[in-house]
Amino acid sequence: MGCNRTFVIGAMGNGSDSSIGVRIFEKSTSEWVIPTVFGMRPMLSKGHSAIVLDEDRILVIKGNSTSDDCFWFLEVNTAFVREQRARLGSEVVAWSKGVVGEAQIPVVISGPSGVGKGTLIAKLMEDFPTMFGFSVSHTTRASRSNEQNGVHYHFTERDAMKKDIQDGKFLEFAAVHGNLYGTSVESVEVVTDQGKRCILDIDVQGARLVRASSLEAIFIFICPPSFEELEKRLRARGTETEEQIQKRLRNAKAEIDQGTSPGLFDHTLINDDLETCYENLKKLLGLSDGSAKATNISGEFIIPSTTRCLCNLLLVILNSEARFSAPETVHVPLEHTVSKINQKILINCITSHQEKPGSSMFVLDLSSIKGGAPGRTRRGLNFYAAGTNGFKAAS
Ligand SMILES: Nc1ncnc2c1ncn2[C@@H]1O[C@H](COP(=O)(O)OP(=O)(O)OP(=O)(O)O)[C@@H](O)[C@H]1O
Ligand SMILES: Nc1nc2c(ncn2[C@@H]2O[C@H](COP(=O)(O)O)[C@@H](O)[C@H]2O)c(=O)[nH]1
Repeated sequence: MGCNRTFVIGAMGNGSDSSIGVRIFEKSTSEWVIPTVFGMRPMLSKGHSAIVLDEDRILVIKGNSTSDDCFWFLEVNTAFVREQRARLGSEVVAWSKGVVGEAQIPVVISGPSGVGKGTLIAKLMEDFPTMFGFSVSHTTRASRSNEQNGVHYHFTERDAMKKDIQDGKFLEFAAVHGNLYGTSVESVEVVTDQGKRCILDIDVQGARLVRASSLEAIFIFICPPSFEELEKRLRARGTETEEQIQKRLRNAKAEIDQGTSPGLFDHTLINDDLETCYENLKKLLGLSDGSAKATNISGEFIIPSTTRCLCNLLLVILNSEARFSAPETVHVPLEHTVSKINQKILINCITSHQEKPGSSMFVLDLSSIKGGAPGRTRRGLNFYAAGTNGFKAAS
């Protein structure tokens, strides 16, 4: 970031925009620049604090908000931002939301048309609705009678999709069976922002592009037990014309070849018997023994009894082996102070209750962040309570 630019983050006086705006003051030219903003933007709050992290991003903490909407990162000089700046030839910033909890990396599921990807994903979503979220792709193909826009796909016109691709809104896209399909950055963000594990149902070309991107994911290829069975399923589904079925079967051969070659996929599952394949999929995702992990961490809350003042408490937080709780949802008041020590952000929330003034200390551990640009991996943040401290009345 250097000292040449000042970032101003807040309401921009445009009554119609309820999100937090960004302006850059270029000191060398004494000019204000309005950057292109990538990513979903945080909604305005009554106030916020900001702290610069590693010269490439700014952590914005929204006051008077809960921990599920409190932490936002404004990327100002990450690899993603530099890439987009070079591409557009103008200033770029990118928002990404900090999600508290043990966010798990997205799951990419590929396989030839008709193999049963959608069926397996639907079962997973039905059994674990709070854990998984589906990345809704864009496509130029016509919708089927049972499909809803915005639920199964974002059905779109080819020109509109091409423009969005040019504008950098897609994580990956490919021409599949004669139509365009793609995963927008936003479709992944919508899921990860809910603290859910994102599932992508995309073809092998798309999987290859995601593999090459900075989105860290687990890649699973679903294979049919035989080509004849694949054809049978595709016909039985009854959603394609004969011509389309022939095209999909031709493409299936290449997809199976590529999908089963070493290097691209982490795992291959044969979808012969549906229930067996589903059990194997759950096993891969660590869900088979009933130990489905919740997205939030829970633990013991230990306040060291020796801590008497805030300074002591701070030192204990940073040095002790004590385990702290990860509150499900915490309200961060307007009045709070923020400081940074190494990868830990200390948030001191001040309660100005007349009879019981005091403070609560929370720690946001940034060491778990990976990547961060929109749609790229944003592992869950570790956010835990470190204690409360009543202010003693002056005697
Ligand atoms: N193990 C299985 N045994 C028999 N039929 C199956 C099995 N798995 C899925 N099916 C059926 O096969 C058909 C195709 O499944 P599905 O639509 O889930 O495939 P898909 O891989 O998502 O296809 P596409 O890529 O075209 O969206 C469906 O009618 C589904 O009910
Ligand atoms: N590369 C991408 N492929 C995608 C995406 N969404 C779906 N798909 C794949 O397309 C075929 C056909 O799907 P259908 O719904 O028309 O039967 C299938 O293999 C899907 O996996 C995407 O966003 N990107």
